[in-house]
Amino acid sequence: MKKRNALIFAVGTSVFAIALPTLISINIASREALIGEQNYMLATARGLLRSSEKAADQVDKGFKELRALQSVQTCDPEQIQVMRKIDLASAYIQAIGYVSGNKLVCSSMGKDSLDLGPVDIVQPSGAKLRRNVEFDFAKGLKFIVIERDSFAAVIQKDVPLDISKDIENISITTLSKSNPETLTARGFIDPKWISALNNQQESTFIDKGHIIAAVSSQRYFLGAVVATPVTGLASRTRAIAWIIVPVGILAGIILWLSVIYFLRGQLALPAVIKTAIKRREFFLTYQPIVNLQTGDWVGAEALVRWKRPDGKTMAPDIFIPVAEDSGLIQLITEYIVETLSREAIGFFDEFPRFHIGINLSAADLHTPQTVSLMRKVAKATSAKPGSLIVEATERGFTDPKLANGVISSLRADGIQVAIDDFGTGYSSLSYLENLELDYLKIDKSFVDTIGRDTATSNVVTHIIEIAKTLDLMMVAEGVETELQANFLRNRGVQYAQGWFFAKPMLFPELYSKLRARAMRSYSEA
Ligand SMILES: Nc1nc2c(ncn2[C@@H]2O[C@@H]3COP(=O)(O)O[C@H]4[C@@H](O)[C@H](n5cnc6c(=O)[nH]c(N)nc65)O[C@@H]4COP(=O)(O)O[C@H]3[C@H]2O)c(=O)[nH]1
Repeated sequence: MKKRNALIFAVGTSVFAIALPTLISINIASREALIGEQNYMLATARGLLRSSEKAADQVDKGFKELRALQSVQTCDPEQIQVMRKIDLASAYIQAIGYVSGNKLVCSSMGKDSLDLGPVDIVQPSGAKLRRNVEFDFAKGLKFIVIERDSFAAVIQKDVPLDISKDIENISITTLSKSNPETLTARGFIDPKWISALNNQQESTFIDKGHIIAAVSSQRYFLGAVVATPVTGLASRTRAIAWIIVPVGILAGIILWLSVIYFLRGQLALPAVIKTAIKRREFFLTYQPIVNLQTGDWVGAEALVRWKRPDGKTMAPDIFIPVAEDSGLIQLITEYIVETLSREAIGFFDEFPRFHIGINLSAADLHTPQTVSLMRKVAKATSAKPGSLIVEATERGFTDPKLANGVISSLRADGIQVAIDDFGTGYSSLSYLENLELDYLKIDKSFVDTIGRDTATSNVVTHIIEIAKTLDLMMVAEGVETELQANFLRNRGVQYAQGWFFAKPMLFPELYSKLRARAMRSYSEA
């Protein structure tokens, strides 16, 4: 990575790394606050409904006890005595008595007749409700009267709301679901919110700047709705943000420091590569290439390896691009060619039909120095025509004029040319037609799709067709299974390399294995 790009990248990622987690954490904080507020409202509504259901339970129980007194005359002392007991035992019932028309004829308060006024709501269960009854003996207070089978219970309107009397800033209501009318209420409640209970047992939503929770009873025709202004959310968000935002910022800083650490490594890498060249930390491995028809080893690809002084190895996929970007790749190519010249002195005299492939980068293809370098290695290894192959990726041909000059000279010297990682760049048929090539290497990423049902499974077949059209020999890379090998062989691919056949190995191992194979075929002949 170039220094300027790295700096732009560092500044960009720093801003991004701090801002993004901060924004995300603010977003999380406000979402958490909303969820928290909705849960709180729901809990309040449930509590309110529970208290209304308790009142309804006590009324039901009282009515049952009165109905059970069948032998007793209406309003006789024994019945009034039972009414008093029910009244005393209940925290919700203010009075319970006998009704005739709109009058409470007698009750737990005695034999005085009390006027109840007309019925407001008749529930499907048969219960009749009066919502705002006033009595002379309790001026200023309003009561709900529940009537069933000629008995009536009087409940003070605010009693079910008591559970939430300490909660500020919340509007609450209990209601009759059968005919959505408010039974008890405190604060602002939009009657439309009550209809949210239509079919659901519970619901939370936001409307008119309020967070609303509505719950419905399973046992009675009762419901409860509570609402609070959304403005209360800001303080809850702030409280959560105090916890979450610092965590987000910390995560951002850690991310940012990791990016800086990575970049420092990247920026320092060219200097380390230079030192590694001087200290001769690079070495070569050779991966055999097999003839798919005969199984013979026909060649090998030289692959560079870097063993760091700490014993760790670094993959070429990491340091080769850095060497290319920092102008060090030619030093590495030189190093590789020298290593091969040293390791394989006179090699092709012994194995004249074998070939060795060397990877070249774009910069190598753009300088005539590469030609003299290759002549040196050809001489040292006693190369015959076709013994050495240079492998270049599509990026190597971005300046075709320069590259073609070097390629023509190499081919004139009997060195063949392979296009590597074919299909991963921007190659087009017309561009390939204008290059002097001998081999096309099918990239591992396409070989991997063989036998799999992926979007790119057909690409390998198209690449094979292109190679045949251009009359190029093919080498499939990264063959790992028999299925892949059979597929490629059946479609006319001549050569392959991959772990299915052999992994990259050091030169002495390659040499001894080649000798053993030669001996075997000599003795079989
Ligand atoms: N998973 C798997 N991998 C397999 C299999 N068969 C071969 N490979 C790996 O596939 C890569 C093939 O090399 P490449 O396509 O030329 O790709 C090479 C080449 O582009 C570059 N490179 C390696 N050595 C040199 C070099 O000396 N000079 C230059 N300029 N580039 C090199 O680095 C790339 C990566 O090289 P490596 O890490 O050695 O990785 C090698 C090889 O070890 C297999 O069956 N399974």
